[in-house]
Amino acid sequence: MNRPPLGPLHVLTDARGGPQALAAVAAAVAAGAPVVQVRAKDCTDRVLYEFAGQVVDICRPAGATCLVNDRVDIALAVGAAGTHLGADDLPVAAARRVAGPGHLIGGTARDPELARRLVAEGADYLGVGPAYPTTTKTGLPDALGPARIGAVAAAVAVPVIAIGGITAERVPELLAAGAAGVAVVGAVSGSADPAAATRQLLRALAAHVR
Ligand SMILES: Cc1ncc(COP(=O)(O)OP(=O)(O)O)c(N)n1
Ligand SMILES: Cc1nc(C(=O)O)sc1CCOP(=O)(O)O
Ligand SMILES: [Mg+2]
Repeated sequence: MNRPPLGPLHVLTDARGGPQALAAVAAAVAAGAPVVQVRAKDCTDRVLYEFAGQVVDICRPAGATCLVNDRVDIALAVGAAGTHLGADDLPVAAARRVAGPGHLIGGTARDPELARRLVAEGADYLGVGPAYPTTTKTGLPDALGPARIGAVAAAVAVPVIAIGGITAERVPELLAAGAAGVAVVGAVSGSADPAAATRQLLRALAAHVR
């Protein structure tokens, strides 16, 4: 089974979607972002479907991997490579049954026990956070910090992607703790210069490859 590649930098879209979010994605992909996750909230299925299709169209020619947050149906409908699922979304095992073996599936885990369970269900990678305090999403537990991210990474054989409050300066300690990569919203999608922000994160990741 050949699943698409999973790079070390996941750029998540501004959850409001729209042309500005797309422009940031285009800049990030042009700057070399290997993975884009479509994360749009509070919109209709039709709007999400159209937005996700536009992100796939940006990613495909550049060879970037496109994932869709929350919705395996939308991911399959637009030909995205995978889906990221959290505690309120379709369970990983159910999404795997729907999407089949070639679809990348990520799950959100915050501790080693859940991490092992999600991998047993069929997750290809785990998003683990919040690594640090973040203002992008409310209702999250306290920040885990690099050590607790590392404990999750040590418990599983799949890549762990740290998320939450991540900047280029924080990349070294996360990789040193065992993360395989990072996922960001604000650092790229909220940046005045998403291309420069992407390059800075990629440099930090390349300098600290384990
Ligand atoms: C890489 C990555 N990790 C974690 C998340 C969070 O997903 P989820 O728990 O489903 O929360 P929402 O993103 O839906 O608010 C993620 N999206 N990506
Ligand atoms: C969407 C999301 N999920 C998180 C989790 O810990 O599960 S933290 C987060 C927000 C990440 O945004 P930023 O890079 O701007 O901090
Ligand atoms: Mg979700």
